Amino acid sequence: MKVVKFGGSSLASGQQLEKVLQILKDDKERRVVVVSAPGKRNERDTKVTDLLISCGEKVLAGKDPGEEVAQVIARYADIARELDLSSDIITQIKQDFLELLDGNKENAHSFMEAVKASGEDNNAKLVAAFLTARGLKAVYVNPQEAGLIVTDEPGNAQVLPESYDRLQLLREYEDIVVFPGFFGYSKSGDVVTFSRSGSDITGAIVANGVKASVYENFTDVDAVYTVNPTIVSKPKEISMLTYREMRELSYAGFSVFHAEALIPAYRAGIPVHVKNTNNPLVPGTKIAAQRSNDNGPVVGIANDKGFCSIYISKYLMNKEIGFARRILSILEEYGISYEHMPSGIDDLTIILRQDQLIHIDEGELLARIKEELNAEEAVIEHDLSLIMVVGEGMRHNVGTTSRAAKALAEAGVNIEMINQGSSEVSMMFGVKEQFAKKAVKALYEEFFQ
Ligand SMILES: Nc1ncnc2c1ncn2[C@@H]1O[C@H](COP(=O)(O)OP(=O)(O)O)[C@@H](O)[C@H]1O
Ligand SMILES: N[C@@H](CC(=O)OP(=O)(O)O)C(=O)O
Repeated sequence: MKVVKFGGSSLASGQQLEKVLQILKDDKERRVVVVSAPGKRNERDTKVTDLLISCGEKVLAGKDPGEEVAQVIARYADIARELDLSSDIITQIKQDFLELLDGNKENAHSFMEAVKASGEDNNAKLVAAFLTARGLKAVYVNPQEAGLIVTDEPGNAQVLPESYDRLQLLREYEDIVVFPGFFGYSKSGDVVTFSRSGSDITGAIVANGVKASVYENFTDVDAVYTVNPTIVSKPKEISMLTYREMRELSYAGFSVFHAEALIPAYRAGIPVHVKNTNNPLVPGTKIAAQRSNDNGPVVGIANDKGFCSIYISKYLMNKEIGFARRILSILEEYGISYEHMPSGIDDLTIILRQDQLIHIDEGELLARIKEELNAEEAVIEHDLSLIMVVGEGMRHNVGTTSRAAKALAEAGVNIEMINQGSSEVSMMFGVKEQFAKKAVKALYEEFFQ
C-alpha cells in the first residue's frame, strides 16, 4: 500500500486534478491520498490557505470578509466547473464554510484554526467526489474519525503517538481514502493545524500509521535539486538522499519537503519519494536510511533568512559552571528558543529566529544578560542568513570546510560564523542576508560545477 500526498500546486485547477486521477489509475497500490488546499495556479495567484487566513482575520476584526469568501468559493467552483462535476458539492462546501464563519468565535485561536483547516477539508471532499465521478471508488475520511490526534498548539501541532495505531485502520478501507492534510484534532476535539506546508507532515504520519511501502510526495518539480532552483537556474537533481540529509536541508530552506515530515516516515522505515505531478514518469528523488556514496562530499546546499545572533563575551567563560544554563533560562523567560549555539573559551553566540524578538525590548534583554552574567559584551546582530552545506560524504572527506570557506572568500562573502561538528552531515555558515544568494552560488560552483 502506498500513501500519496499531493501539494497545493498539484491541486490548483481542474487540469491538475486530471493528472492526479491518471497518477492514481497508473498504480493500484496508491490507496491513501493526502491532499492540500488548492495552491497557486501561477506566480501571481494566492493560495487558498492565505485567502482563508485573511478571511478569518477580517471576521475576527469585525470587517466584511465578502471578497475573500467569494474568492475561496470561486476556487472550488472553478475546479468543479472545469471537471464538469455536479454543483451539489460546491453548494455543500459553500454552506459549510458560511456556517463555520458564522459559528463560535469565543476562542479566536480555535476559530482561526478551523477556518485555515477548511481549505484542506473541503478540498478532500471535492477530490473524493471527482475521483468517484470518474469511476475510481474513493471516500473522504475525516482526521478525527481516523484518530489523528495532536497537541493543542495552534499552528504548530505535534502528533500524539496513539494516533499511529488508530490510523492503521485506514488499511481496511476498500475504497481509495482521501484524507485532508495540514490538521488533526486535539484530545478535546478542536481542530489544530500543523505549521505551514504541514500537509507533508500529515502524509508522513498516515504513511507510518498504515505502514505504507512508500510515501510518495507529489509536487511541481522533477526532483529535489542540489540547491533552491530560484537561486541557481536548472540546478543538478538529487536522485537519492538519506533522512538525515533531507531533514537538514528542509530545515535550512528546501521548502519542497517539510522538515518535520521526515521523522514519522523515518521511525517506521518508510522510504519517501518526491515526484512531479506534471511529469510523473521522471525518477524524482528517493529518501531512505542509507544511500550509496558516490557523488562527492556534498549533496545539497540550502539557505534560509530571518535569523539573528546574540554574541556574548566574558573572560574565562569556559571555567564558569552553569554559564550557558543561566543565559538560556533568561531566554526561556522571554519565551525565546534558539537554533544554534557555537562557543569558544571566552565567547558564545546564540543564533535564533529573528521574528521571536518582534515584541521584545532588545535593550532590556541585553542589559539583563550583561548584568546577571557579568558579561563584558552582549550584542545582537540582525538579518543573518544561514547556509547549510549538507552531505553524508563529508564525514569521510578531508578539506570540505576549507573548500567552502575558500569559495566564499573568493566571492567576497564575509563569513559571520561557522558551526561545524555538531552534526556529522552538515556545516553551517552565517552570512549577512544581502550576501546569501552570492554565497549559495559560489558554493554551488565549488561543489557541483
Ligand atoms: N532544493 C529544492 N529542490 C526543489 N524545489 C525546491 C528546492 N528548494 C525550494 N524549492 C521549491 O519548492 C517548491 C515545491 O514546494 P511547494 O511549493 O511547497 O509545493 P507543493 O505545492 O507541492 O506543496 C518548488 O516549486 C521550488 O520552488
Ligand atoms: N495549505 C497549507 C498546507 C500545505 O501543506 O500546503 P502546500 O502543500 O501547498 O505547501 C499551507 O499552505 O500551508
